[in-house]
Amino acid sequence: MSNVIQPRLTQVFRFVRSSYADGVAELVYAFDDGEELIERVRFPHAPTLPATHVDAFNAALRLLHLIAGVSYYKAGVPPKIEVSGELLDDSTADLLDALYLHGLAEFAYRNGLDLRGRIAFPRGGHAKPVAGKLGLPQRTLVPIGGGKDSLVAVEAVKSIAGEATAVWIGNSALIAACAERTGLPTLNIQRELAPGLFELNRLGAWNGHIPVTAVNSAILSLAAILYGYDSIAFANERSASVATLEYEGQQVNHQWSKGYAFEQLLSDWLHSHVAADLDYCSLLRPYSELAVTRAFAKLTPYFDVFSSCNRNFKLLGPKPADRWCGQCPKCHFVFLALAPFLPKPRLLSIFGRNLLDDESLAAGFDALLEYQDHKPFECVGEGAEARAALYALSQRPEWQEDALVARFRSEILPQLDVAQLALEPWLEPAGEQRIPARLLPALAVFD
Ligand SMILES: CC(=O)N[C@H]1[C@@H](OP(=O)(O)OP(=O)(O)OC[C@H]2O[C@@H](n3ccc(=O)[nH]c3=O)[C@H](O)[C@@H]2O)O[C@H](CO)[C@@H](O)[C@@H]1O[C@H](C)C(=O)N[C@@H](C)C(=O)N[C@@H](CCC(=O)O)C(=O)O
Ligand SMILES: Nc1ncnc2c1ncn2[C@@H]1O[C@H](COP(=O)(O)OP(=O)(O)OP(=O)(O)O)[C@@H](O)[C@H]1O
Repeated sequence: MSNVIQPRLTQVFRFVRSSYADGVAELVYAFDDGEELIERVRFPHAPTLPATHVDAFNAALRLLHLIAGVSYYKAGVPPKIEVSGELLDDSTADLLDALYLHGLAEFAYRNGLDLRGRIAFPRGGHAKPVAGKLGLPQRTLVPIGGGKDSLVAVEAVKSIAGEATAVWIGNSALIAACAERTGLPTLNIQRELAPGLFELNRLGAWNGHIPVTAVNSAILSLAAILYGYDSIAFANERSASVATLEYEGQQVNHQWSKGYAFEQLLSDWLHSHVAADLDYCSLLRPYSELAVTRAFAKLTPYFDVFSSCNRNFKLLGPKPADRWCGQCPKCHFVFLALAPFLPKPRLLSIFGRNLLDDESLAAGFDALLEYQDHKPFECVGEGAEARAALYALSQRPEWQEDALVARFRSEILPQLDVAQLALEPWLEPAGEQRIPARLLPALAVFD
């Protein structure tokens, strides 16, 4: 780097510019007068954009620039944010202030930072006229994450013969195999983080979790306009809206950009700023993790390709030797949440071992139950649904003798109210959702 900076000592984070040409979006950022950080997103076989779609595309590109900046902003968290000398309209600034504050809440908590009052996107700009309809084709982008949730969403859309494409961002071979297995047309978008970020990390930048679903959502909004789709159907369950923990009056949710608050902000913003007929939603929003695992338990053709273990999805460093590392909270939770709905031998063949018969994993399962610990910083269900799943297993002869189930019965269960441990209420849909009318019949897969 020519202008070497100490990221934690910087004063201004700058959104320098964004551009798009020949299928490549360039998103440029800088701290103070430091070197430019350039992220690139590559859209394969990108068609030429009709003139009628250019304004919508530019609005979506601008939002992607603003949202993807979160990876870089977090490296320094300087006191000032500048957007190429511009002022944002209030709804854009509201969306970004909320995303950076709540999406970085885990990052802030774990680094001992308080971002309240620090994040303020420049506001006061005039809003453009509300976007009209573009006449987008009635087809759906279904993002694939390699795990169970998106495969349930795929099968839901297939069940109503909806036209859909399985889309994923990045170069995971595991996700590619899942996408192929869906039998849908596929689309793989590449994303390259600015190499300068890793240099800043070496120089002692702040580091930690970022709201990656928001970044993926913004990339797919751009893709929807570029390739012509009227809907983007994520697979974010109801449980994703529940905070991981509360600290000094602030909710800290590892999965904030998978939650309903973000879904509402983004879907409203896309309707008003990009296209009135572009719907962004989560198809699984009314359902708990347990309702989703019950639906997934019927999808046997995916059992030998899927994995929910996030260690598979690292950009850098080694991947686990097995699809399921067996050590992380995601492996523990998915094992537990599938167990009530699958024959035991089937479950053990997916994971290659019995995680509930391994005493060394007691602390990991305790955290899932919110017993003597808070929920892990991972994409796992609510403590109460983990308790309901383990209670159900503790009543079944084939599971009762396993070390952690037996420990639950003898040590934890006596401290719980059995009336709160039923599995059935978790299988019912509840709460708000924003699923477009034409996709609602797809939810029959949960019946
Ligand atoms: C795969 C994973 O879990 N990564 C998290 C991990 O990063 P690590 O250093 O172990 O490896 P890399 O993922 O290769 O990251 C290298 C560096 O790059 C930074 N970075 C990466 C992606 C990005 O979009 N922006 C970035 O700045 C990263 O900070 C590393 O320095 O630990 C990191 C620190 O806690 C996490 O930031 C990494 O998380 C990734 C962004 C990621 O993709 N995670 C998803 C698996 C994930 O957590 N999904 C959540 C969704 C939450 C949401 O609100 O969207 C979930 O499933 O609950
Ligand atoms: N690389 C990716 N590209 C596109 N979408 C992704 C990617 N990773 C995750 N997603 C999407 O983000 C949402 C949340 O991801 P999440 O990891 O919870 O889902 P999943 O991988 O389908 O299931 P699981 O909870 O079993 O891991 C899902 O809709 C998923 O498809």
